[in-house]
Amino acid sequence: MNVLEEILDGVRADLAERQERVSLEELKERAAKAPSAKDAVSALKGQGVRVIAEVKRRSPSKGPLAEIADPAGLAAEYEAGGASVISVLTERRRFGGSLEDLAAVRAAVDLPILRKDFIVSSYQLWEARAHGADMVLLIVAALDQNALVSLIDRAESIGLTPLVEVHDEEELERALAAEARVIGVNARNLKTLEVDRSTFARLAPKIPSEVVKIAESGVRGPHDLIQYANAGADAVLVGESLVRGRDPRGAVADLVAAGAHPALRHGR
Ligand SMILES: O=P(O)(O)OC[C@@H](O)[C@@H](O)c1c[nH]c2ccccc12
Repeated sequence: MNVLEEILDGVRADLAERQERVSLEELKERAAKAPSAKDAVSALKGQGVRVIAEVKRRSPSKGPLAEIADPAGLAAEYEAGGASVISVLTERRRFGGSLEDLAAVRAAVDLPILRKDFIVSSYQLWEARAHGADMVLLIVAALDQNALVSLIDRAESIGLTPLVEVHDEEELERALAAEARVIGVNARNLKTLEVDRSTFARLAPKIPSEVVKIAESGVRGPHDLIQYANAGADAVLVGESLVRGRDPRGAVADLVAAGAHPALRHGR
């Protein structure tokens, strides 16, 4: 079993428990009362490279990253630093996240929020909306094509913007065939956990210009953001380097400032 398959086994077991506790009807009622979904696409595309800042406690590749006793406070720092979207990892076993984290962050910020998890069922889309998410991650490597297409459709029908994650050419073709409007290129291969920062530059030219392009993982600071910007990224998704530093607001502000520099856009 590769790492992704191991993670998915745990995700399915946790999901089955939640499905026993909370009915789909209940989730739908809660979703109807949630603030209506925000437009994540317009938050991510425009002048300058946008920053998606992630609330991430630990990861299978790095182990514990940061305790994050107050995820809402961290998200508020990210917002004050100029982030465009907040990503909240809700996977419990490997990443130490929860839906409670998502709800707490929703109550603390006005920005669009991405539920970052391993989504395999439309139940999880309703959970995302019920806890205030505006966007959901859909990982191509975790889904067969039918499931990918139906989860994209279902997400959109309940107001969620799907961020469709790929890490090679074959997955990109599947994302495009499924008509993804927002595509994330993960530098980390979820089957081996290896990071290759050149993946984005290799795949980006194959993505149509109207699709929002997000470079995910491995951003250590402004230098990496500039590399991704020059390769055509509309936004970068950053976790580890923000949660590990002492000044998350300042770290986001430095990234946003680097991404706003017009010289960057030269030659695109
Ligand atoms: O911590 P990093 O290297 O800055 O990466 C953030 C984000 O890209 C990463 O958490 C991520 C990208 N795709 C995922 C899918 C599942 C879990 C996590 C991820």
